[in-house]
Amino acid sequence: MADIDARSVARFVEDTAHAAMPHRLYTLIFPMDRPNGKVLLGMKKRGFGQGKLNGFGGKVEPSESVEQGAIRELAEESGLRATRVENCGLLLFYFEDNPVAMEVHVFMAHEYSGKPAETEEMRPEWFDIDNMPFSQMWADDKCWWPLARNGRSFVGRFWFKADQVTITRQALTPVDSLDFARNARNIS
Ligand SMILES: CNc1ncnc2c1ncn2[C@@H]1O[C@H](COP(=O)(O)OP(=O)(O)OP(=O)(O)O)[C@@H](O)[C@H]1O
Repeated sequence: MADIDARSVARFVEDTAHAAMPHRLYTLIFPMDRPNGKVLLGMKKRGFGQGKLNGFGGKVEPSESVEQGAIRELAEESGLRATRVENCGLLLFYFEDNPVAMEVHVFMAHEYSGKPAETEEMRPEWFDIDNMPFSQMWADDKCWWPLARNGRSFVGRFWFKADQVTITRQALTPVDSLDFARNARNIS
């Protein structure tokens, strides 16, 4: 399975047992409009998380860094071309029925060009950063969004039931730096 990564950075923040799990790398990126207090979310129209509002993102390709992957997914799913992005978080998700951990690298896009456009995968819409539609988002989002919104970096770990709704355990820590995560990359 080429897209399961041996160079996951999760081992920096996990205990030995979890670090031994295979990890699949993902990105999640939020275009920010700080002057107007807005963030662009997308209604996921298909696939994993269908029917939920979320940032943009997806699987990291073997040939790219996580930052390149975030920029590519944003362009593919929203039409925006990001020119300044910031890595703001690392999220690890463990689902009780899945032996593969999800390692999600979270970014904010501070500068970008183009206008948001609906794509086959996402319907973009601006939301108030202080009035997020958490009831329509993944259950973990309301836990870490306040840190992201305030410009804090974070590492979060969430254990989900197979229903993809219930969180049975969580650990969320603000961190000074995510430099250790910069070189995360899939191997081909
Ligand atoms: C469990 N709690 C969660 N909380 C917040 N965000 C979550 C999430 N779980 C997954 N996500 C995000 O959902 C996208 C899935 O990506 P996904 O559609 O599977 O990837 P990709 O676009 O490559 O799909 P295709 O293979 O082309 O269909 C990706 O941004 C990933 O970070």
